[in-house]
Amino acid sequence: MPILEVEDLSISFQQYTVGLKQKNHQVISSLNISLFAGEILAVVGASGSGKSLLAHAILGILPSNAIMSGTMKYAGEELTLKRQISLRGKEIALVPQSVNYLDPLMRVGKQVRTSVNDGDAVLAQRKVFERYHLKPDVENMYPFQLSGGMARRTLLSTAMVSGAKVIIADEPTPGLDPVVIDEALNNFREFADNGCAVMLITHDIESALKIADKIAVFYAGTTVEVAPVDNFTGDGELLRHPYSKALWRALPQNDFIPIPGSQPHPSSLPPGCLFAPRCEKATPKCGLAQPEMRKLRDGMVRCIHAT
Ligand SMILES: Nc1ncnc2c1ncn2[C@@H]1O[C@H](COP(=O)(O)OP(=O)(O)OP(=O)(O)O)[C@@H](O)[C@H]1O
Ligand code: NI
Repeated sequence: MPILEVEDLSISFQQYTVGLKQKNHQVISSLNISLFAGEILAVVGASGSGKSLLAHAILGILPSNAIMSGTMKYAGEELTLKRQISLRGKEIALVPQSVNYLDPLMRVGKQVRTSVNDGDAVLAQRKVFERYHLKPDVENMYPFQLSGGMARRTLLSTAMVSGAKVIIADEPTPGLDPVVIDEALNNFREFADNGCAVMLITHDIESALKIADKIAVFYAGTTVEVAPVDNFTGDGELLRHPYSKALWRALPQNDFIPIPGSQPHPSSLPPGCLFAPRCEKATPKCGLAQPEMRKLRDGMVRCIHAT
């Protein structure tokens, strides 16, 4: 049984346009994703593909104007708003994408200590600061006194001391030096190896490949593929979805060929398969309905042509 399960999640926003007309922006469409204990699932995809919104939906911190449908389960039980509030920061911890999540009026040492749920909070905070090379005097600083990298290490510390069983890390490493990135990634690996689970949202496919077990590829608000990490090899011949293959080939160490076209805007999603307008394999049938996510070999794909 997955520790965390998202089924048929859709999220939209009502936007007002000229003349107070309302327009629906579909930002997540029938998304399914499962996270298992002991596993790191990396979530990759272009900017605006809905990665952070997925994280916020799981934590129950979507903006109030978001319209959400679908179900989420944690440890087999439905993740209601009440459960989200009681589990947040205790069983499920978020490393947020923005350093603005730090409380500007609280010393950072204290912020990290309030996240400790078990044992000596001061000791836990000092140990984790040492691990992330934050000097002892940093605990008395306020967020505005920190560099971007220090603020990010504080956010990582907050999740790491929480004792959570699931960490959702939303772009946890930009701006960090390579040594700290490796340490943070190794910590995630250790954390998963101890029976916990990590959802690592990242643009950095290379780092994800080093530590993740599976990679979920996002496109325009949904998963197009979930593949074991070792499928990302060669020319991408083991990958299932044309977008995953294209993303893989576009990496600098591969062919470095960008994919023509761009991801559709949430206000104007194409009918049927969301990738069809950019896909070499598209046939008229692709425009009829969004393909279901289906099992293919040891992964999942949302494409009628994938073999
Ligand atoms: N409060 C909001 N109101 C309207 N649209 C929103 C809101 N928050 C996010 N969106 C839209 O939802 C889409 C998904 O955003 P999200 O932040 O999840 O993307 P992302 O994959 O995390 O991108 P990035 O890699 O840049 O962090 C984007 O098109 C964004 O503009
Ligand atoms: Ni994001």
